[in-house]
Amino acid sequence: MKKTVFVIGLGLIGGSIALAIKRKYDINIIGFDVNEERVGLAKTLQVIDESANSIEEGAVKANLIVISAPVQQTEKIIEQLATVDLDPSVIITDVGSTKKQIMKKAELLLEKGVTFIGGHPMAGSHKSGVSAARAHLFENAFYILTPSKQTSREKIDELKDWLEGTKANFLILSPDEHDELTGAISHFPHIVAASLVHQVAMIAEENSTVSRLAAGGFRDITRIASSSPIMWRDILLHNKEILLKLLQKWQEEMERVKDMIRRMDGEAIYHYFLEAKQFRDGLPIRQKGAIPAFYDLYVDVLDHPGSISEVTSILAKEEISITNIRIIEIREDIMGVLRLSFRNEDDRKKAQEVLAQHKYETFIEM
Ligand SMILES: NC(=O)C1=CN([C@@H]2O[C@H](COP(=O)(O)OP(=O)(O)OC[C@H]3O[C@@H](n4cnc5c(N)ncnc54)[C@H](O)[C@@H]3O)[C@@H](O)[C@H]2O)C=CC1
Ligand SMILES: O=C(O)C(=O)Cc1ccc(O)cc1
Repeated sequence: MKKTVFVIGLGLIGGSIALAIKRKYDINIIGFDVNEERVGLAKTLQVIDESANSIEEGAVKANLIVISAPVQQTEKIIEQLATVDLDPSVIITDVGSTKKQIMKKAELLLEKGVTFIGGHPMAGSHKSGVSAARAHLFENAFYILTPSKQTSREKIDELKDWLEGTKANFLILSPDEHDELTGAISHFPHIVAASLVHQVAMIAEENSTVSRLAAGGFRDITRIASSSPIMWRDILLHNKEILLKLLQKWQEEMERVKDMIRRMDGEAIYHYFLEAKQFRDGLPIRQKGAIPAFYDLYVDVLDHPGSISEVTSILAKEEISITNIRIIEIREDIMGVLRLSFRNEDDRKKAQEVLAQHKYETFIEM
């Protein structure tokens, strides 16, 4: 008999996990979402095979339960699951961006001998909803697991087997360590991105030209500010203490920068940027992080008619798909730069090879 996976919350991440599990296993996927439209869409897109009318109805049939709702809702769902008479061998996991409060709530299940293993696939996008779900979303990304001390190695391995189709790299952390690290590299940058947008929005009230100027690089560095406000509200409320500490440190750091500028201390400003550059240049570029890298490739193109279509047709012939394309700079008679984005590292590598065969110079970093 086919095994059953029950996915609660049929959005970007729940949908992507369902598709990734289907890559490896011939299983029955039951879906549940408070939003009925999303259930219908998930069925139409064949992300799920059937729907459940309630959490209990899906949970009693499941061998694996994946909770993929915003983290405050995840807590409520855990409370509901704790009242259900589940199969004793079931594994329950979640995908929430915070882990400490969720693992605390999961004690309700653990006390009853039900296996709950916290999970966080560290890749995603600013898009929401099942229509953006992709089986390959988590390829090469870190997938953090936060098992409780009482969870056996066998159960952790069983969950990793279920999730093998994600092609992610599993990493076990304690919930505290998880929230501290993701606070710094994911949650806090979201606050900064949103604040940069607010700053420009305020200027735009006085001078609307700023919005037109903000179309290029500014859009890139603030992309994550377009993410779901519900999801990020919940994350900030869950990771309160860590984020308040980071905000305090950041404010002190900004005071230091203000002081350097006020004092016109060129040497200090130079070192501020140099040290940031050195650390950033040393970060791994091949791995997907929480804020995923785009697999970008920069191509020098001459400014003559047809140069862009030549590049795209070379790639099309090799069946390499481009997910985004942007002209960085083309002025009369000078070299322009095309920024091509790819789905993954392999596509980027292939593109680099074929373009080199056609004598195009390419760069991974500008
Ligand atoms: N978006 C991202 O890039 C990433 C998100 N996460 C985490 O994944 C979780 C889900 O995020 P997304 O899929 O992006 O959001 P989403 O907005 O695409 O999907 C969430 C779904 O959960 C449903 N939902 C809300 N409350 C529910 C409840 N009580 N019962 C059943 N369904 C409910 C919503 O109707 C929605 O369809 C969040 O906890 C988030 O922190 C983790 C990694 C990356
Ligand atoms: O859109 C982006 O780049 C993200 O930041 C994706 C993301 C969002 C939440 C997570 O917990 C992990 C990754």
